[in-house]
Amino acid sequence: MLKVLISGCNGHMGRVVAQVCREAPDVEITAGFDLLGAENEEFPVFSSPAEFPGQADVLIDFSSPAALPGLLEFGTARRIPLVLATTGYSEEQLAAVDTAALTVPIFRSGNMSLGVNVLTALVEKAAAALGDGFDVEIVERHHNRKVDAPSGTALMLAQAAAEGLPYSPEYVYDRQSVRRPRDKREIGISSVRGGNIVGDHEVIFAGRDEVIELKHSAMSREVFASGALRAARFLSRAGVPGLYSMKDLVSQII
Ligand SMILES: NC(=O)C1=CN([C@@H]2O[C@H](COP(=O)(O)OP(=O)(O)OC[C@H]3O[C@@H](n4cnc5c(N)ncnc54)[C@H](OP(=O)(O)O)[C@@H]3O)[C@@H](O)[C@H]2O)C=CC1
Ligand SMILES: O=C(O)C1=N[C@H](C(=O)O)C[C@H](O)C1
Repeated sequence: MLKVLISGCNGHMGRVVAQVCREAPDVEITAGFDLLGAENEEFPVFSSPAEFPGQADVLIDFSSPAALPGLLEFGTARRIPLVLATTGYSEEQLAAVDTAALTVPIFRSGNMSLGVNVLTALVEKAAAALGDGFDVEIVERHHNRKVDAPSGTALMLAQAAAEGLPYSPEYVYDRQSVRRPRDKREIGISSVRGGNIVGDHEVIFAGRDEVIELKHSAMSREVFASGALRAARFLSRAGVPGLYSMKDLVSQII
């Protein structure tokens, strides 16, 4: 049995992760963490990882960047691998994740769905094939509760395009403040927030007289939760410290 801890277990994603774990015959939920720790009929919920007295095989986190220091301390001290799916980390927090990954296996991705990770590979290929003849723009759409912008996925897609392009691009988030024609070396990133949109990402390659659009739409949160559980199984098998991403997982699947 894979013994899983769920961080952010009372949230929208945490609840779907618990459901996906419940349906998996090889998985057992050991405990949950959330700001409001509470007894839950199925597993104990602690208000911080430090309060958890037991052991587990892996932790899956969909919560908030504010939870990161406690999770890294917990993972490194107890040698529990971490699947970090939360988005909106600062540069300093990303550096702290890199450091912790020297001690414990960590899997981090701004999007745990298989589809977006295939899209990421396609974007890199398209950018390399189209070169500097096409302008790259990214549009992401999410529900009205989302705190961070741009989305973690939009940043992943921008990075994938940058890896394919023959130049080092500058990301432009706010065209209102840019009073000049579009520079060739820009990647524009636009965010839309509304209703209960689960998550849409569109990468537009606009050239002279032709436009290519690559798009992914998530229809439910299950795609992220299932991907996170797949990452958790991968991490528990990996055994050695390191920073892993969907690239490592997708390369095993496709
Ligand atoms: N990588 C991926 O594939 C995906 C990533 N995400 C990311 O996951 C995160 C959570 O999303 P979502 O479930 O929609 O958000 P929710 O707000 O619904 O859930 C977050 C949960 O985490 C709790 N929480 C907040 N701060 C802390 C903390 N410091 N310690 C422990 N728990 C905390 C919240 O408690 P309270 O409500 O009391 O504040 C809440 O229960 C976001 O960063 C989102 O971008 C989402 C979907 C897919
Ligand atoms: O907050 C969300 O909901 C989502 N966040 C992730 C992101 O920031 O890209 C992934 C997904 O699109 C849903």
